Amino acid sequence: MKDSNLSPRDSYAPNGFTRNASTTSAEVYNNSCKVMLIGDSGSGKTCLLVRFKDGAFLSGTFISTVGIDFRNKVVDVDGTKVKLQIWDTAGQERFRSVTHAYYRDAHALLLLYDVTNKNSFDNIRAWLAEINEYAQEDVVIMLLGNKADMTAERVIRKEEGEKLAKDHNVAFMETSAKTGMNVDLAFMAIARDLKMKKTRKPSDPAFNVAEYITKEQQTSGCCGS
Ligand SMILES: Nc1nc2c(ncn2[C@@H]2O[C@H](COP(=O)(O)OP(=O)(O)OP(=O)(O)O)[C@@H](O)[C@H]2O)c(=O)[nH]1
Repeated sequence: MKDSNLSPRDSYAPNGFTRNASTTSAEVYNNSCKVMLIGDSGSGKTCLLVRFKDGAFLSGTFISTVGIDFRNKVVDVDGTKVKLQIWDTAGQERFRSVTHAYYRDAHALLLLYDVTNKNSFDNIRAWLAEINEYAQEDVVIMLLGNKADMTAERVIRKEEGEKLAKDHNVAFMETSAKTGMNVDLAFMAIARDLKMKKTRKPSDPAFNVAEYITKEQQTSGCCGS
């Protein structure tokens, strides 16, 4: 947790570590899944979550997340309600052992780097190694090059992000928590993936997140950097 302006979350422990994230009986959704935001400190994980959840941008002084925090959002995928339980992790090294424990039951991992920070991009390989070690084999991984609005400060080209994602066979998009570019698309692709996994008949082709976001971006004519 890091910002006192955030709306109350389901359950939050006083020491800064989240307690059980339980669904009340009134909140029975067809589907629910856990999505984790990971990546270097300062890459924009909290801002991305706040943009998706509240449609706002957290500007001003940067306050690092302590431990781990979560927020829920229910979305509609073609008439099916999907509940995303989104976990915002601390990017700082000293919290790594805490966050590893949460990888295990994650349905999807949104792995962020900051397009204005080369270190955060170079560290993606190490993050992928951690995912390999701690997450489930079939976890959905999406690499996000965040802060794409910062054109003048950019040091990582979009093509570099695309290549890295291709090398590791993961989905890729550039995002901006500031402008909202591709933020909904990233989370909605995860929600759709969950829905497809639950409803897919054996004869149906498998849903592919990477192909879906490429198609959606082409359809909307979105998104240059
Ligand atoms: N211009 C711009 N600034 C951003 C964007 N996303 C985040 N920021 C800024 O980057 C800084 C860090 O953002 P956070 O969301 O707090 O980063 P974090 O990844 O949660 O950091 P930790 O909690 O330390 O892991 C803040 O000052 C934000 O305002 C973005 O898309 N564009």
